[in-house]
Amino acid sequence: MPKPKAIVIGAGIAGIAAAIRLAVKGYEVEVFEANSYPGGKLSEITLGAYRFDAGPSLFTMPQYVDELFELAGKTKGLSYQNLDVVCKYFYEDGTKLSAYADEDRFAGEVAGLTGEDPANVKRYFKNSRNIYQITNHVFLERSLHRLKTFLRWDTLKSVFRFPQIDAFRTMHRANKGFFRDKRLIQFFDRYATYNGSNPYQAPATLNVIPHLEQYFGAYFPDGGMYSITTSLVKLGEKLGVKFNYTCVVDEIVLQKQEVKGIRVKGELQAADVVISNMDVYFTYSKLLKSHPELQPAKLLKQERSSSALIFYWGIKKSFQELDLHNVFFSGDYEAEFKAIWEKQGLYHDPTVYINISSKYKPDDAPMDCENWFVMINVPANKGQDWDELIAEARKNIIAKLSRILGEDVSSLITCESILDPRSIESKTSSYQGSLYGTSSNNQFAAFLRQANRSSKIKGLYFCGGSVHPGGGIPLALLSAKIVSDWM
Ligand SMILES: Cc1cc2nc3c(=O)[nH]c(=O)nc-3n(C[C@H](O)[C@H](O)[C@H](O)COP(=O)(O)OP(=O)(O)OC[C@H]3O[C@@H](n4cnc5c(N)ncnc54)[C@H](O)[C@@H]3O)c2cc1C
Repeated sequence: MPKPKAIVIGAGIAGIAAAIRLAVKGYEVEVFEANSYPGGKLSEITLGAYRFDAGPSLFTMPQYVDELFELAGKTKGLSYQNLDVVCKYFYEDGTKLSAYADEDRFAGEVAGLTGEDPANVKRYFKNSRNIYQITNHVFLERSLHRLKTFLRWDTLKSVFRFPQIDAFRTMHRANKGFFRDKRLIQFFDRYATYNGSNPYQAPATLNVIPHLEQYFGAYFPDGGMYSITTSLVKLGEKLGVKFNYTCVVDEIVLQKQEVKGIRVKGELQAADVVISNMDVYFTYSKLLKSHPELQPAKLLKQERSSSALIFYWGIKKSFQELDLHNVFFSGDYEAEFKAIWEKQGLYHDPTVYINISSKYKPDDAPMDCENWFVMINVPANKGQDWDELIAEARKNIIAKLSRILGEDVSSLITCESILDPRSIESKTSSYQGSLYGTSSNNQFAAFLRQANRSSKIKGLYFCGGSVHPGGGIPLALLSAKIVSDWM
């Protein structure tokens, strides 16, 4: 019997993971990727002697990557190390806080700097763990759109505990209930940005995120973030997955309401099932444009997550006080989120995140130099004058970093490349350049995301950050798992 054929559209991290899982399940799998390289957002760039991870820089829940190697029967997978200090934080009032991975040490650091009772910090993490235990089976690891999910005892138990998850307060309000110190509230509010949301709107359910980082840990892959992509592509190839690059898929071909294959470079590629890893907005609006009757209008109108503006800078100096992950907080967080979400613009004093992979992978930069990935959160692309906004932001970021680090940062920049919402959109086909699909700014967001299987088109599945369970590497990997479990 010939193997059933699966086609995956897009070699983002979820597309690669879905391809691996289906190959293990016995499918013949072919991936069609528009770019000349795999990874989508999880890719890399080089500038002279500097290498940069282009998109994601924080690696959490590596078990979902390990699981793919285990499924394929491999004893050796991706190698990575656990971080003792997850991130260093710099506040406008001069406070410097090291977020230690160890809970007791972190609570001690916070108590020393802010006077906040360490017991409060522990109570906070306990609440975060509780939300995880309640939501994990329902919102993360399984489909919300399958009856089978709700017939399981662990799901039912979780559903009965829903009133405990604080879905009707905002994250910010809930954080204010835990802490008195403004710096600590700002610290925990920042977790909303892990899926491109606004802590002043997003439900307190998202206070689960600190648990994912604190309990499961933060990691650095020995070969840099891009090695997650390359190691999984290699694994897929070993399993017989065929990757086709520079192949823009133009259409998902249907007969009645059943998938027949895809059209790429004018030719039909037949398949029994098609898994789209392309942003769901463009899957419908481009690949299924000849079927307006099948478009989920409500879903396509949903608010998108925030985007990012990134400066990749080669820096001709090494900064002892900086680590792999560094955050320079805005002096007024609420005003910053108002500027992004209400005015769809930028704030003059943005929160600046710097990732320096050369701290852990010295060959990413020349000797005594560092590769700075400098990012601020920005609104999704709605046609703003980005050239003007970028020029202004660049000035403000350099002034802020120079002031806090006591160095003229502009004179240390030896090379530069920029990624903005427009280029994120064009390089990865992400609608409006959003990083994490739809936003999680209201308590119903999880229920409104595209399911991992089409209810209207037989044989069509969806994976990736724009569909259930959401954006970020761990959830994108889980979407592939849900797809494969469903088949
Ligand atoms: C700047 C930035 C920082 C981030 N930081 C983090 C972080 O620190 N930690 C974290 O976990 N996550 C982070 N994320 C989010 C994370 O990168 C994404 O959630 C995840 O990589 C999405 O993967 P995906 O599988 O949905 O596919 P994507 O990466 O969106 O890739 C989709 C792929 O489909 C291809 N494609 C699209 N249309 C077609 C077509 N018609 N034909 C063929 N191919 C097509 C695209 O070329 C692309 O390769 C960040 C993202 C960005 C951009």
